[in-house]
Amino acid sequence: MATQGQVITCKAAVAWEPNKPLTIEDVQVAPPQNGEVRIKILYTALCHTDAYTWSGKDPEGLFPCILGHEAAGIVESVGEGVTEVQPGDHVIPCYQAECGECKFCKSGKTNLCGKVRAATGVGVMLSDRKSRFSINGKPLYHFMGTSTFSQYTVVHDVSVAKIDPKAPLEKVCLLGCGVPTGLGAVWNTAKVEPGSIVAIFDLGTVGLAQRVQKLLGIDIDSKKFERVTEFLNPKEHDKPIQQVIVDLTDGGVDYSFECIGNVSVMRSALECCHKGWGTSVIVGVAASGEEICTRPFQLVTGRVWKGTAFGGFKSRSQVPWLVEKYMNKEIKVDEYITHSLALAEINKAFDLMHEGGCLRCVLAMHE
Ligand SMILES: NC(=O)C1=CN([C@@H]2O[C@H](COP(=O)(O)OP(=O)(O)OC[C@H]3O[C@@H](n4cnc5c(N)ncnc54)[C@H](O)[C@@H]3O)[C@@H](O)[C@H]2O)C=CC1
Ligand SMILES: N[C@@H](CCC(=O)N[C@@H](CSC=O)C(=O)NCC(=O)O)C(=O)O
Ligand SMILES: [Zn+2]
Ligand SMILES: [Zn+2]
Repeated sequence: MATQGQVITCKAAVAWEPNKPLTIEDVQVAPPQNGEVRIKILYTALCHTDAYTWSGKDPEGLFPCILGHEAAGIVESVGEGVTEVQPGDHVIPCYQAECGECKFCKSGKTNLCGKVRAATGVGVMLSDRKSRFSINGKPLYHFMGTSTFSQYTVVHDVSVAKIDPKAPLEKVCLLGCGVPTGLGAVWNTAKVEPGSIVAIFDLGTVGLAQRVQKLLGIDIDSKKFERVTEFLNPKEHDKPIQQVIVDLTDGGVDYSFECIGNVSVMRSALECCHKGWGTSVIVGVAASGEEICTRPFQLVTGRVWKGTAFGGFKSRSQVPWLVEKYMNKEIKVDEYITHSLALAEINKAFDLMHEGGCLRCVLAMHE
């Protein structure tokens, strides 16, 4: 049955309140309006940022909402004025938009895009500042402009990357967030040179995706250690972990990455960098009210503190390129998928994320 122009009723996992188990509901998904695309989501993974917003610590978190932002699917229909995708196209929704026209996109200095960010930050669509999701007339907020924990979602056209239809959607869904963030933090943000000594604070998906030659992995979950050759568990040392690393590496590392969202670990990550040139990149998302601190002397003596969003990748232009790299076996994705479940098991998937041993859990949305 043709669904174009019709409201679609489908299953979605709804977050009604912070920390309350998600419930699978029948939700109504309105047709896409001007400049919007409705996508049938086939696979979505869970990222720690979903858990972060669900926890209530995200200052932009709004409830009730439909979380999810690491997914792949097929365009079901498009709104007026949409020219770059059409029904049937295989796509990855991108929480970091790319319009090509705003001052951010034109600057050439950043992958951040300003076109729809104000609307996505408050859970609505740009054209009428309303949600396309509802349950019996009660609106549900969108999340990160993607809301992929729904069998159908509506996104802005500037937030859709069209990909090779031969790519396995159950795998390349990870290219919607975690893997590009890790790779891009190394390639684009830090620009790590071959031979550099690198400390990665945590061996989750974003951390592990940072494939570099000389890697020192730091995590409190020892189940993750089998994935790297050199590792440290801060719980097994009396000295501050930055001191342990400085002692081990003849003065500190060339680069470090914090992929946890813990401001005290962010400080350790900066302070384990080598005097004169060490660069630390913040990837992890810290809760509302948290602030970073260090002695300014750390920066005066040449250490550099930076951050990255989506690894600095321009989403619509570079996600298709990352998919090609995956298809050519130039980047790894499959290795990060440790669990596969159905949408109905989403709360179990979040439990797995928190239990340790889990990297990415991919949910099949229509099983
Ligand atoms: N900046 C960006 O664009 C993005 C940021 N993120 C953020 O990156 C972080 C990581 O995300 P995921 O890889 O999905 O998380 P994950 O849940 O897969 O991994 C987190 C890891 O941190 C470890 N950990 C927790 N506390 C620790 C501590 N005190 N010391 C050492 N290790 C510790 C855990 O054992 C786990 O291995 C999150 O904060 C997430 O919100 C995720 C994607 C994009
Ligand atoms: N609403 C959050 C913002 C969290 C954040 O920094 N998000 C990252 C992506 S995390 C993906 O898993 C990001 O891209 N930030 C740039 C942006 O424009 O949001 C908060 O306020 O803490
Ligand atoms: Zn994410
Ligand atoms: Zn833009």
